[in-house]
Formats: sequence, C-alpha cells, structure tokens
Amino acid sequence: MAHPRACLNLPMRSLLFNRAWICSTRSPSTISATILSRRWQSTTPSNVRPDDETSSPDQPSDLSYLNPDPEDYSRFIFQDKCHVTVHAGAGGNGCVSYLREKFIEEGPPNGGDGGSGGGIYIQAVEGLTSLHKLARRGIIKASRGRNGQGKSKGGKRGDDVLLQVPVGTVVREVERYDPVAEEIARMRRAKVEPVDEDGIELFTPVRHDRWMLHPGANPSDFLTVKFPRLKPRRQAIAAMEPKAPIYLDLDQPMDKPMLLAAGGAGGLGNPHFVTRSMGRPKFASRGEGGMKLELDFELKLLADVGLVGKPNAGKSTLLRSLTNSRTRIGNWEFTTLSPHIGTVIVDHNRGRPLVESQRKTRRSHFTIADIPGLVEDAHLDRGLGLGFLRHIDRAGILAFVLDLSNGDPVEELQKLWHELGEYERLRSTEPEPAAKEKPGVIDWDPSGSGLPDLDRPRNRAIEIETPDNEGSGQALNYRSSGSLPPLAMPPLHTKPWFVVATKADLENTQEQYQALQEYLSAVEKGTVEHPSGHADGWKEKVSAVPVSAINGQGVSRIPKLVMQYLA
Ligand SMILES: Nc1nc2c(ncn2[C@@H]2O[C@H](COP(=O)(O)OP(=O)(O)OP(=O)(O)O)[C@@H](O)[C@H]2O)c(=O)[nH]1
Ligand SMILES: [Mg+2]
Repeated sequence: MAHPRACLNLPMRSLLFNRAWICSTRSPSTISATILSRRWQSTTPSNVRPDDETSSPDQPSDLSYLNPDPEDYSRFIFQDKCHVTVHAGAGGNGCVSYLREKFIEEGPPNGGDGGSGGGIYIQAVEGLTSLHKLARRGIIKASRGRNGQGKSKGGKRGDDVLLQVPVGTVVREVERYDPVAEEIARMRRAKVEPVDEDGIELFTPVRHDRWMLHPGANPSDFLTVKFPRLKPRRQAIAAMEPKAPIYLDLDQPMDKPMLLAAGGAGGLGNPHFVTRSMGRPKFASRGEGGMKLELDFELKLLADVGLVGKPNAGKSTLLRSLTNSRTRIGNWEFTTLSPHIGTVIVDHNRGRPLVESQRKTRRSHFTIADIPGLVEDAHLDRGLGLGFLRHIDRAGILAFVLDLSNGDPVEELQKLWHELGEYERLRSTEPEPAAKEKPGVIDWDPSGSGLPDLDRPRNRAIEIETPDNEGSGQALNYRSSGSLPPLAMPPLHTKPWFVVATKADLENTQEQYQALQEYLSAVEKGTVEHPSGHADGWKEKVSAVPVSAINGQGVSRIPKLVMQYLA
C-alpha cells in the first residue's frame, strides 16, 4: 500500500488509503444512503477479476456487485418521448321503449338514457422514470357508455382510462377531433348559408347518426318522423378539461388524476321528447361521439442527477455503488447504450429524510441517471451523439465523472463542458418551426386561454382548419403544422454541478486529484474562467469527490452533496 494515491479529501486518518479506511467508509455516515446494492450479492468467483488487488480474501463482500461480469446486467427499458392517440368513449344511445302492463296497451314512453363514455385522465406519479409503457400502447381508448334500456333503465358509464406518467412529463396536443365542436360548427354554418354550392341542404334534421328509432320501425320512418332540433351536448364534467390546445408541464406529483378528455354524453331516451302533440315519441337520440386527441409526451426531467463523463470513465460502476441498479459494466467504451436510472434512498426507508435539501424540501430519495459516455464532437452527432446530450440536458444536477487514472482530469472536464456548450449553442440557434406569417396559422399560448395572442413571441403554431369558435373557450378541430418545437430547458451552465473523481484507488492519481481540486477552487473564486466559458456559469460550491467506485469507497459522500443542491 505504499503507492501514492489520490487524497480522498476525508478526515485525516483517511489519507492513508488502506483497508482500515475501507472499513471506516462503510460505517454508518450521517446521511447513510441506503446503498441497496448489498441486497444483490453474487459469490461466483468468475465475477471477481483475479488480477485485481480487490480480489484478496478480506475484500468487501459486495465487490462482485461493483465489479461484475459484463454479461451480468439487467435491461433497462427507457423512452423519453412518445406520441399517443387517445379516444374518449362515446356515449351510449338512448332507448325507445313504452310501458307495457296488463290492461295498459299503450303506456307512456320509458326508454332510459344512454350511459356517458369513459374519460381520459392523466396523473404524474413518483416512481416512474420512463414513458415506454405509454409508448407501447400507442392508441388508447376509453370504453363506450352502454345503451339505455326499457323501464327507464339508464346505461352504464364507460370505464375511464388513467394515464400515469413520470413526474417531469410535458404533454402537448398535436391534433384534436371533437365531434361536438364539429356539430356546433356545422349548425352555425347551416344558419348562415342553409345550402352549399351544389344546392344541397346543409342542415337536415333527418340524421341517422343523431337519432334512432324503435327497433321495430321501418327505416323509411326516418322520412316521416318529425325530429326536433337537438343541440349537441357535453357532459358537465367536460368543464374540467384543460383549455385547448393542451399544454401541461407536470413537474409535481399529483394527488388526484386530471381530466384530459371527457367521454361523450349519453343519448336521451324517448321520454325526453314528449310534447303535447307527440305523447309517445318513436325516437331517442344517439350518444355523442368521444373526443380524439393526439398527444406528444416528452420527459423534461430525466433524473435529479445526470452522470456526465467520457466512455469507460466508471459512470456505471458509480451508479451501481450508489443504487440498486444493475447497469452493464465492462472495460470498453460504450458499454452503456441507453440511460439507466437508479434511486438513492436517503431515509432508511422510514419516510423521514435525515437530511433536508438546501431549500428545506424534505426528500426521502433522489434519482441518478447513468448516461452513455460523451466523446469529442458528440455535438456533431458523433459517438452516441445528440440523443444523449439531450438526456444530459434533462438532468437537474450534473455530476461530471472523471477518470483520475486516464490523463489530465482538468482537461477532460474542460472537454466535457466544451461539448455541452457546443450542444447548447446548437440548441439555441435551432430554426423556429415554419409557421410564421402563413394565413390560417396563429400563435397560441400553451398556458393561456388557447386563443391567439398577437403580442406574444411566436414560438408555437397550430393551424386552425375551421375559422369558427364555439365560444366556450374550447378549440375547434385542427391539425398542427409540422412537428412541435423543442422544449425550453434551462441553460446547462446554470445547473448545479460537481465532480466525481473516480478510480482513485489506482496508482499516481493523487497529483491528478490535487490539480483538479486547485482548478475547481479557482473556478469557485472566479480567478479562472468557468469551464463552460460563461461568466454567469454556476460556481457556488464546486467540489470534487474522490471515490473508488469499484471498492465502494468515498461514494457515501455523494448523496450528502446532492441533497445540498436539490431543489
Ligand atoms: N480501478 C478501478 N476501476 C474502475 C473504477 N470504476 C470503474 N472501474 C472500471 O472501469 C471500467 C469501465 O467502467 P464502467 O462503469 O463500465 O464505465 P462507464 O463510464 O459506464 O463506461 P461507458 O458505459 O462505456 O460509458 C470497468 O472495467 C470498471 O471495472 C474504480 O473506481 N476503480
Ligand atoms: Mg456505462
């Protein structure tokens, strides 16, 4: 143990990087992040590298978990974007029926109303980290209301559908088809010009799609029956729908689901159409159609902390040592090909955080994302490219993982920041979607009333096909013009960041660590330029944590640090 190794910046006795130190880091710390990795322990000798010094008899028992066979990993399915079509349920039809009893030959009408269709609800919940389940479903339909029955029996409501999404999901409406809005527009058009250019009457009260006759009636009865004018109806609960077009930023867990689209109202039974001149109506109304919405879901927040580093830096090993995740570890570049998310429990699962975050929010856990390694020119889509830079963009705190045994860590840190800076520059110069001055294209405020606001900066465009508005604040049916603009994210350089100097167990890493520490304190004091190149880059408390992730040493300081930065 005479090799010079990195100073782990721990109490003085820890400066001697020996087995006694290994034990001391394993004793309960103030934060005591429950490193769940211990639950899984493989004792297979093949999992331990024989050439590694850590494979000696007194090694920690979970070493094989941190230094596993490359084939020993679990698949983590991850999707941060999806496009889903949702259909609210249509209402059930009303019923045409008459009371029939002994000695009552021609009883009064007693057809029940149809049940209303099922609605579509959304709820952001904690514990989910990916949209893949939603993406797999593609088209989601709530069920239709049942038809009404005789003896005034109403139809059963359709079943609602609840979409559960991770906290940090943004929902954007791409297209909408609302049969009720369409019917209202049609009636209005018919009022203004009753016939179209071919002379065909636009509004005809004989509507097979609106009415139904007694099952025993002839289809020709449609021509003889005088149907009343029926206004399209919505369920009362439709007032709870968000203003169209929908734009939701679900950045907090929700106690209750939120309605996205109410089901169609059920049709009316024949008793509703009794008049003085028509005591036994032969018709009932059909249920209203359900709304169809095309929605884009996008995860804005991937995890609380994102691990940023070059390939093979040791990110996955660090994630394993902090959490229960089973990411793939291998001594080659691009072992990790998609983000993996692990959860660090900081309260011993008792629901009482031992440490409060800086802003006094009580957190019992936080999430860490292992993002595939960044290579030089990743912003030009090299390596695994832009897709993963986008993932880094979505982490709340950046943890730069630097391999102390591989070159100058300061230079590595600067290169990583350079890639992030270039990506940010590309992102901010991305052209706006081609909406602009086209007629029929309006700007809309995603958080506002859904009506055009000409004073707002033009950043979103939705093409309205019909120039009419129902007047209830609901948008008409429309199709968006092209793809939605990218989500607005806070600049990367304003995010809190820190450095994890890993592989500190290897030789000649102490000098590297000291150089890194000096550089970071200079950044903090402002005597050297912020590595992002921005004068307003975040540098409140930049520190480097030396760790040997493969031995699980020094990692327990990371949760404590993260809790200080967490919002
Ligand atoms: N000696 C030592 N080796 C380590 C340490 N951490 C990781 N390694 C080794 O470094 C190699 C790469 O580790 P990974 O965790 O797969 O690295 P990565 O950054 O996830 O790599 P990519 O997924 O390719 O981006 C593996 O052989 C690990 O065993 C450490 O603290 N000390
Ligand atoms: Mg990896």
